[in-house]
Amino acid sequence: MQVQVVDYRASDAAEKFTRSLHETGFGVLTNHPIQQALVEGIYAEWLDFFNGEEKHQFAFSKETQDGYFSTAISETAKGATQKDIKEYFHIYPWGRVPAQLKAKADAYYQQANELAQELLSWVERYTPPEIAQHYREPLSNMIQDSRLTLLRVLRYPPLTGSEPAGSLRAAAHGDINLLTILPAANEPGLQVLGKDGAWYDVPCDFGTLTINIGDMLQEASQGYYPSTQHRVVNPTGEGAKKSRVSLPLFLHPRPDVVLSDRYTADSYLQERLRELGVKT
Ligand SMILES: O=C(O)CCC(=O)C(=O)O
Ligand SMILES: [Fe+2]
Repeated sequence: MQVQVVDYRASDAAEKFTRSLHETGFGVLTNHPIQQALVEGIYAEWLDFFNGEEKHQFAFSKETQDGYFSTAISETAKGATQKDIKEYFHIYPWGRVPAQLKAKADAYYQQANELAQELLSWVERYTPPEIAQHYREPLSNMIQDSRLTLLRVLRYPPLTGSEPAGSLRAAAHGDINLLTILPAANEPGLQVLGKDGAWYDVPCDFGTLTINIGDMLQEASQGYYPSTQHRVVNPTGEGAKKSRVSLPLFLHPRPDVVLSDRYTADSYLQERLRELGVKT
């Protein structure tokens, strides 16, 4: 699968990057502004948090979706039968975050959100007019004052060997939102589905930042920007004894944004959360 690796600072970066998003739903940036030391600091301090007991005081709210989702709660990907083997914490600027973890999380949220907004403006600029005419408002407007952009800290625990047959760290899924920004995780495992039906490893050296289109942008662009299925596979050998930590930022529109004749952002999100089993 030909996911373009694009130098964020090159003069033709926006055009090349959006072409890759159109062709594959994925793009990879090098020379990007996300600070490695900040991300590694977050991985280390959240691994401690997940290894401790304090997390149970932050049980997620079904209403607001912030807080801690245990492995027992963890979502079941749309169309999958087994729960994913993961636990995670949802961070919103207005939501709960353990005090000792807040400074770095806020700093990262701001950096990643700014970059996501810039990349969405690239997507907007390179949308062909016949597609853009169906956007109900400019893409950059859709995220103005949005309170729903979500930073998720994920921890995939070491495998015990007694996981249900067929369960994966993260079963194949498309993201719900407009655009996702994903720095390299501390361990490999992320794969993307090619048009040929084969799974391809996504590079996990820190120099690369992975961006993918979510279902809401696919819906708003009538499929011009595809939301590509991806998954996290279970490690074998020594890797199975290690935790994996990752840090996707999901760029979400305001709830009242009209995506298409079928959906507003809110009606779409609520439907998907019910399917994932994290909303009643
Ligand atoms: O952990 C990863 O690398 C990817 C996580 C992911 O795809 C998700 O949470 O939607
Ligand atoms: Fe995902």
